[in-house]
Amino acid sequence: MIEAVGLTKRYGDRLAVDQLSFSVKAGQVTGFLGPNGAGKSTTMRMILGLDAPTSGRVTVGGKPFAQAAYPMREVGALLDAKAVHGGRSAYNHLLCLAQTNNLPTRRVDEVLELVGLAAVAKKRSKGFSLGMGQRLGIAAALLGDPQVLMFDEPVNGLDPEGILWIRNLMKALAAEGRTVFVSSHLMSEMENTADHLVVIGRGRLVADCSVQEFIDNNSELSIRVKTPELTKLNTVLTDKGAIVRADGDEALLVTRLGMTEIGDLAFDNGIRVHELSPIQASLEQAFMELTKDSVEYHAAVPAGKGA
Ligand SMILES: Nc1ncnc2c1ncn2[C@@H]1O[C@H](COP(=O)(O)OP(=O)(O)OP(=O)(O)O)[C@@H](O)[C@H]1O
Repeated sequence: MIEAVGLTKRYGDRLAVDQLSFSVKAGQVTGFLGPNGAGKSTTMRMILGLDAPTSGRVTVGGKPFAQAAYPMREVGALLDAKAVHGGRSAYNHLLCLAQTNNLPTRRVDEVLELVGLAAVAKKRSKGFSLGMGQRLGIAAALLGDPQVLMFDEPVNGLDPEGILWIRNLMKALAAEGRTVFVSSHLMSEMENTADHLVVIGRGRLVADCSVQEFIDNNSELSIRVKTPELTKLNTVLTDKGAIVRADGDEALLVTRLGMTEIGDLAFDNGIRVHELSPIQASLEQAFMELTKDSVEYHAAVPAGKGA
């Protein structure tokens, strides 16, 4: 288990992480979400003792990770998959890590097999594709058979097959009872992988809940109504307090009124309805809504495309 209490990191006048408190439990995948620059990598580096907090503390299994007697047996981390000596083969890279960390040599073959790199184990990692590099980084993280695993943006730049592989691996590791903490700036990725979410924006905690709670709390249900009498229905629904938006030329998107009420109101007013369907806002939309005030860099809207 990872536990952060009042964790804070200041770089000069920039507050990268601001009073962050959360815990990451074993046996589930916890997604660590935030827009670019939210403070995810900084937090992960503090968990690993690579950066010292300005204030607050973070422990892994009850103690600061810097005090771990056998670090690779306790936490496996993939922070930067490119941090590999390109001239070495995958096998030698892992062997070197195993030997310097007192890990049995047989683990090298085991993890190479596990990540699907056994066939290219003797090739120099310099020629590896991005996906192979990620797999090698993950092999290194798994080398010490640790109970806690941390992955910083592991699917960045991967193809769909690579993404699926990492997703299934993380789930399998959590199912074995391990603590799996994975950062991403893409909610759509976490939606399919994580059980629990820790969401931050500008270094601050924005949400700490299960994926389902996040959906329930943040995505508003709207109803799509298709009708040939748009204007009439719009007036009727707005009079009853609904928020109504046009959805193309034939339909309305309605919030604040349920499907039954909308159907009944249309019937009572003699308005023909051709479709009535619930639309759940995607988790991505909910995440963007929640963190919109905390995005560090907003892209400029091209002239003429603004609201
Ligand atoms: N070594 C540093 N010196 C100064 N500022 C830093 C340093 N490292 C990070 N920052 C700043 O701290 C903030 C948080 O950065 P961090 O890399 O932790 O965010 P992130 O959520 O991981 O972002 P991304 O998704 O872009 O990787 C940013 O404003 C960043 O510019």
